[in-house]
Amino acid sequence: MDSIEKGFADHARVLEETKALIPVVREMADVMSQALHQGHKILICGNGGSAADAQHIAAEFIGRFHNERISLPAVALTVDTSILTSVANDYSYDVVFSRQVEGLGQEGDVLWGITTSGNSGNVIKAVEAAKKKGLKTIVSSGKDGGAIRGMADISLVIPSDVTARIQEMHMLCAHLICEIIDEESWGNE
Ligand SMILES: O=C(CO)[C@@H](O)[C@H](O)[C@H](O)[C@H](O)COP(=O)(O)O
Ligand SMILES: [Zn+2]
Repeated sequence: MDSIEKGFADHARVLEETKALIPVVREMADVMSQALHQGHKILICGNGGSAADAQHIAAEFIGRFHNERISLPAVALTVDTSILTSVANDYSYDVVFSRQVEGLGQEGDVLWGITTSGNSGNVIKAVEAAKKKGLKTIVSSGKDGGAIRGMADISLVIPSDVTARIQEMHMLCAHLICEIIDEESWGNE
């Protein structure tokens, strides 16, 4: 088997095993849907590929996923280079997301942290800051769940040790969550 065939095979195996987490994906969608219907927003963060995922997901909510509906409030905490560089420079890279949670987060909002290892300090601190401010917390992770395991209200721990395979499942689940929320009635709320 070459590396491409192995990649397909591994992806299929992880996909099959991730099906056991469908109830967790549903719970994530329910929590975010409820928060959005109550006028709250979603803050999303992660590093590297997961930063791209955070931006991708925020775009699905603010723009559109498939259906025509109102814009839903979601912010990727990974996009403002002035905030990221000043906070990292003046404080530490570990607080680039938590500082934004402190400034932007309000009780009832949802913080969605994405970290394949569960060990990224800035995502861990974002969850801690969110809990302190009364936000609901959701974490998408993998491997053994890492240091963030058990911290969030809901955790989606993908059963794989391979960062890329975990990220692929994260985005599949994120798209399905966007689809569930997209299909709800949003009227002119
Ligand atoms: O996209 C990839 C690997 O597929 C990388 O950019 C990866 O996201 C980075 O190494 C991240 O820093 C990993 O952080 P985390 O998922 O462990 O929180
Ligand atoms: Zn990647």
